[in-house]
Amino acid sequence: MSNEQHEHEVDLVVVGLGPGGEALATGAAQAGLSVVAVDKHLVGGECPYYGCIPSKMMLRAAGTLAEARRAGTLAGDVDVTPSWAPVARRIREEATDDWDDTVAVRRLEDAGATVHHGTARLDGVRRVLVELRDGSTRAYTARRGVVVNPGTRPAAPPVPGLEGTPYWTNREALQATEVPASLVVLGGGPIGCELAQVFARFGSRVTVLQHNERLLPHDEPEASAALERVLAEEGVRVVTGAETSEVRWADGGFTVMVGEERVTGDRLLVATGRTPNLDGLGLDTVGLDPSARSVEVDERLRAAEGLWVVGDVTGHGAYTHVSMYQSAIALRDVLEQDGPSAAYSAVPHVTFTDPEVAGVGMTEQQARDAGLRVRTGSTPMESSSRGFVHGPGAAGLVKLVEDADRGVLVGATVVGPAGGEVLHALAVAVHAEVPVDRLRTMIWAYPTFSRAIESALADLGN
Ligand SMILES: Cc1cc2nc3c(=O)[nH]c(=O)nc-3n(C[C@H](O)[C@H](O)[C@H](O)COP(=O)(O)OP(=O)(O)OC[C@H]3O[C@@H](n4cnc5c(N)ncnc54)[C@H](O)[C@@H]3O)c2cc1C
Ligand SMILES: NC(=O)c1ccc[n+]([C@@H]2O[C@H](COP(=O)([O-])OP(=O)(O)OC[C@H]3O[C@@H](n4cnc5c(N)ncnc54)[C@H](O)[C@@H]3O)[C@@H](O)[C@H]2O)c1
Repeated sequence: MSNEQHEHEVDLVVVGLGPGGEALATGAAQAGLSVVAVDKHLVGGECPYYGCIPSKMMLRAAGTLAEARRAGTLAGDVDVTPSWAPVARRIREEATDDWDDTVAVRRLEDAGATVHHGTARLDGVRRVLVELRDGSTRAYTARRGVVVNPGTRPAAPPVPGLEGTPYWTNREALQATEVPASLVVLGGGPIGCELAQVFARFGSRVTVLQHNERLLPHDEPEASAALERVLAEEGVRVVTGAETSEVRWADGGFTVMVGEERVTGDRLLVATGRTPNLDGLGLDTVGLDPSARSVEVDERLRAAEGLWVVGDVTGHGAYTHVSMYQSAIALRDVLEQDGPSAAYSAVPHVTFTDPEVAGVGMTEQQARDAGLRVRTGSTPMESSSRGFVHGPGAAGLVKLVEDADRGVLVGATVVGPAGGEVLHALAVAVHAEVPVDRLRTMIWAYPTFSRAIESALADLGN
């Protein structure tokens, strides 16, 4: 008997259980739908096991070391002897259960869903084939439809010699049980910057090779420059505009050729972007292009008849909060409930380096490219009262982007201690289109980092 004769009919199939897929499957099951939820690896996706949570645990530990090292200036002598063991232990035991999703599976089952570990692919409208780990295949027909949340995987750049070497991606880096004596980081995006700072603060000699002319190129140039200065002060070597021509792996070490220079490291972390997990998903069977970089979705996350798509592959920001936001909207649509549709004018993001680099809405360049009449205002964080009090570690800035015709902020950047927290006042302003004149009448508590926003508002248009 062919395995594909195991035909089942349910209300909803959720393929890929990243943060959005897991939340949606849970909500749909709790609402009484019969739900089959499928993930080929771990329920919860990249964020809890190889992304946000373990990387933020590393950054928390690295930040503690940095603060201890600042004691010399602020509070007397502290001897700092970094140890990676508590970091690796916290990640293994507290964050990931040793990369075991039993608890997450049980939580989803308790909500009422049927959970499969297996690889799923679309097989026409409202049809899914699931290849289970035991090799058998189940065919599902989903009366309401199918939700797809497949996420991304690390992309490897086509650098000669790289393939086949034991380089790290975020997955290996976040499972590291020791700190390499030296590390080359290929890529100066959020992953490269966060992990470069972590390993450097734990004693690794780190070189970041960034292809772009600056770190974090999606952020304001002033933010990139501020972060680059801090990393340099901490001993991280940052090479921007780096053209890597070859990677060699020999005698337990890497050599990366950048022009005529040989950059060496015990480990090589490749953090040069992501590849969407859209291949092999059967998108062609529902009339969609499987080779596209992202799946186009409407404001209710519909991609085709009986198909919703959420998360990184929609191209609206590869962040957990976007996946969760979309998931709530798609769930309402699945349940045929009304509610606000998706809008992306105030998507916040935070790179959790120290200083944190946080942004919302448009950068100045994006606003200009959109044809807006732009006014900007900015202020250095270290010249705010709180920055002055804070002393070492206060480097940063606030930058505002105003649509001068409408008198509202369309974008903002905060770089500084707790920059991601400070950003949220500005995220409210961008989201709710609070008039700049009204923001100027606010009282900002003294001496908070947020109060630097008042100075940036005063600078608008000057
Ligand atoms: C190192 C790192 C740090 C990060 N830090 C942050 C941060 O601080 N804040 C933040 O907001 N974001 C962060 N991100 C991004 C964040 O992890 C993702 O945006 C988030 O996981 C949402 O992704 P997603 O919902 O698209 O799916 P994912 O989390 O990628 O999950 C997709 C799931 O689908 C499964 N799957 C794929 N194809 C199939 C298939 N055919 N059949 C069955 N299952 C399938 C996969 O196994 C996976 O479990 C970080 C990412 C990385 C790598
Ligand atoms: N704190 C956060 O929210 C957070 C943290 C980590 C990751 N993420 C998400 O994960 C996504 C992936 O992160 P990422 O840093 O891998 O990707 P990214 O695409 O943002 O950055 C990759 C960088 O690598 C550079 N690059 C590309 N090819 C290169 C090469 N051959 N040599 C050297 N540099 C090269 C690019 O110039 C780019 O700036 C991010 O876009 C972000 O959405 C978020």
